[in-house]
Amino acid sequence: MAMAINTTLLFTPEAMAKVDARVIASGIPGPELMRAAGASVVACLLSSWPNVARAVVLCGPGNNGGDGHIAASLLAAFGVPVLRHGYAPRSGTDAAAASATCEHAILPLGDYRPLAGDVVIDALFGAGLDRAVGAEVAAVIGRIAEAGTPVLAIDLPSGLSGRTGRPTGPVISAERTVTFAGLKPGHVLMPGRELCGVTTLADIGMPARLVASDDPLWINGPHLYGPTLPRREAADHKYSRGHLAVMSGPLISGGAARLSAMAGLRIGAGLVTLGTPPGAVMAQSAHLTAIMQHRVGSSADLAAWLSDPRLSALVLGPGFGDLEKARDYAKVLANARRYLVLDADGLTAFAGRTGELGDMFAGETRLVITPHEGEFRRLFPAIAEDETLSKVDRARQAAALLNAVVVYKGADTVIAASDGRAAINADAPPWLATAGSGDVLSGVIGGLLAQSMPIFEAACAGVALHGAAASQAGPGMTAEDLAGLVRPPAV
Ligand SMILES: NC(=O)C1=CN([C@@H]2O[C@H](COP(=O)(O)OP(=O)(O)OC[C@H]3O[C@@H](n4cnc5c(N)ncnc54)[C@H](OP(=O)(O)O)[C@@H]3O)[C@@H](O)[C@H]2O)[C@@H](O)CC1
Ligand SMILES: [K+]
Repeated sequence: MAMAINTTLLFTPEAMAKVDARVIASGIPGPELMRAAGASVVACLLSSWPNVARAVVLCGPGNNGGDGHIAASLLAAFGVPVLRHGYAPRSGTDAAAASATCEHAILPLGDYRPLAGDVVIDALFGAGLDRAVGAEVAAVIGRIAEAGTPVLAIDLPSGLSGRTGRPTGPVISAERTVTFAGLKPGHVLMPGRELCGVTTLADIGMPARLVASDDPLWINGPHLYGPTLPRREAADHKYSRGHLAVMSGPLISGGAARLSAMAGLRIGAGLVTLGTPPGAVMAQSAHLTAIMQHRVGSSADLAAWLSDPRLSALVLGPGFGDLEKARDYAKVLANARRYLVLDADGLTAFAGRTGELGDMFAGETRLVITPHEGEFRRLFPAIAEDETLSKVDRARQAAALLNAVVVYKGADTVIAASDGRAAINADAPPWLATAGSGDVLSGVIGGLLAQSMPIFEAACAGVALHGAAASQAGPGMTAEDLAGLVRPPAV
């Protein structure tokens, strides 16, 4: 039977509990899964800390503790000095059976004092954590942090929500985390990703067909967008590869639109034109070669330009400046049924007016918005203030509200569609947080839309390819470097 890890879907703790139940119902007993989970923890510990002096298993009352008990008994069998501190399992449970396999007494949690050479196995709470940890757990978390004792977390660092990636209160900071069958949002959303340290996905013998979920939430990657990437054909000509327009700001802030336009050209749009206000045309001309210009000083100019049906996608907002004009232009674009990537000043223009924006873009989804944290808060204050919502929930609610694809940027960019599909991008390098990098992203997405990629897939691909270009650029990268390195993948 094919055993598996699922590397594309993300499983909320609720979705994973359903997987567990399905697997057990299929005839694989819970204790067998627990033994495999405990064994994978031991494998990680021994390969990462081969000189461990003491393995200290901190065990909680549930199945997370059960995995810890299995690890404790296996380590003892390997001759590793083992200590158990924590809570006894409830009698009659799988965790109680696991605990009985280990002869070391479970000492009170509060009695643990870290020593040099210790490695802590955090088996206090995993998927079942539903509130802040109590004072006794908080105190031991504090002592471990103070001593700098390395921690290997089972499933999730205790105190971290697997659903939101946020701590519920005091939280363990782990050097490594071993989780099972599939990642949870908490492993990739910030700050969870950092609190987990290096996360390993272990195969504990669940049949592949059962490691599934009906929640459309994925890690961002080619499995989502690969099949819809624009194909290169020998008979291609510039118009068949799409025409992207980027609306330029005034004289003083035209650079942002140029970055966006350059990225759109690099990602493969056949033509890219700046829609430039008359006062900035000369200045832009001095900087442009492959990118063309069209004078656009008013909504009427824009509407007339859009009579060219080949102009299929537009970017509005980077360095644009005039908020009232941004609203007017968005309306013209919506009426002309074009694809629009709305960014930066284009987003600020609709703070307090999201209802207006959603109404404009009703019907088939043609709007992508790319807010960073501050822009998201300005646009959706009620959603942003609701502490019960994860970043995925927030992006999904915003997408549904606007009938848009939302690219909620950050170290853990979330891409969400109004039909509930969502992806978390987990591998962008930290140096992507630089001035102008958002302008490049809007151009990449716009360039893919101009080439007729479906809108959610274009946003997912845009985020991934933008991150890949940044990884290639390395530390010290500027937005100019980034725009120069963006490339469509070979398909
Ligand atoms: N099922 C399977 O097949 C497999 C599961 N696996 C493992 O099981 C783990 C999930 O197990 P789980 O559901 O028992 O949850 P877990 O994280 O141990 O915590 C629940 C306990 O903690 C308690 N509690 C919660 N919050 C608390 C707080 N803040 N402060 C204090 N207490 C708190 C809660 O108590 P209660 O709320 O009932 O008072 C309950 O007793 C999963 O992470 C993985 O490691 C693997 O073996 C693979 C196979
Ligand atoms: K844990």
